[in-house]
Amino acid sequence: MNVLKTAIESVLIFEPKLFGDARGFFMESFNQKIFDDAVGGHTAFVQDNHSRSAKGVLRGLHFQRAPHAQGKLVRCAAGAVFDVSVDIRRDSPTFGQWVGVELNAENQRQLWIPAGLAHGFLVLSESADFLYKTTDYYAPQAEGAVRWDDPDLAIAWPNVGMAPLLSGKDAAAPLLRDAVLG
Ligand SMILES: Cc1cn([C@H]2C[C@H](O)[C@@H](COP(=O)(O)OP(=O)(O)O[C@H]3O[C@@H](C)C(=O)[C@@H](O)[C@H]3O)O2)c(=O)[nH]c1=O
Repeated sequence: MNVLKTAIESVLIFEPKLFGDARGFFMESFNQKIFDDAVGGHTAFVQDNHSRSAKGVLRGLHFQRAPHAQGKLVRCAAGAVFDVSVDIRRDSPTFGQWVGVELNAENQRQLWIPAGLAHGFLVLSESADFLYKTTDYYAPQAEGAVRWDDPDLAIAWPNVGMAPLLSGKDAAAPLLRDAVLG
């Protein structure tokens, strides 16, 4: 497993080792010891999620407020997505900065998004199966969202030749300054 740092401290890219042979490939998609060593301490996950989306779907930018904030280890098992993490921690030196990385079935890359950051992704392939582990349970009463196209964030979403397909919740999401500072 190769671990890469990003522009936001504590947001990490994991590149699992794929063992290919005539049958296909094998990889360890999660190893608790390797993960804990990489993030610097034991991290327990309590929920696994799986969503499937069509091309052009954009889910995000989502977060759960404390004390229900979720760390997320995300990957794209089939297809390809542009995955984004945004630092919305008001006291962070990288507040308002974002990291974007393509996760896909070929590279099987994963992104670690610590609790307190917002997360979203745009589907690049005809369909994408998105799997992730979370460090706390789903708490709808604590859910927050930030607009995908917040001009203060200026996230460089790839052009997939269509307007993003958003849920009603995401289409109505506030700007970061209203979501977090307001
Ligand atoms: C996230 C989630 C949703 N649900 C339900 C609520 C709803 O009826 C249905 C769809 O929920 P949503 O529209 O919120 O799903 P989605 O838009 O995929 O939400 C996810 O987006 C990505 C970007 C994230 O970062 C995740 O944390 C999560 O917020 O699934 C659960 O039961 N458990 C969960 O953990």
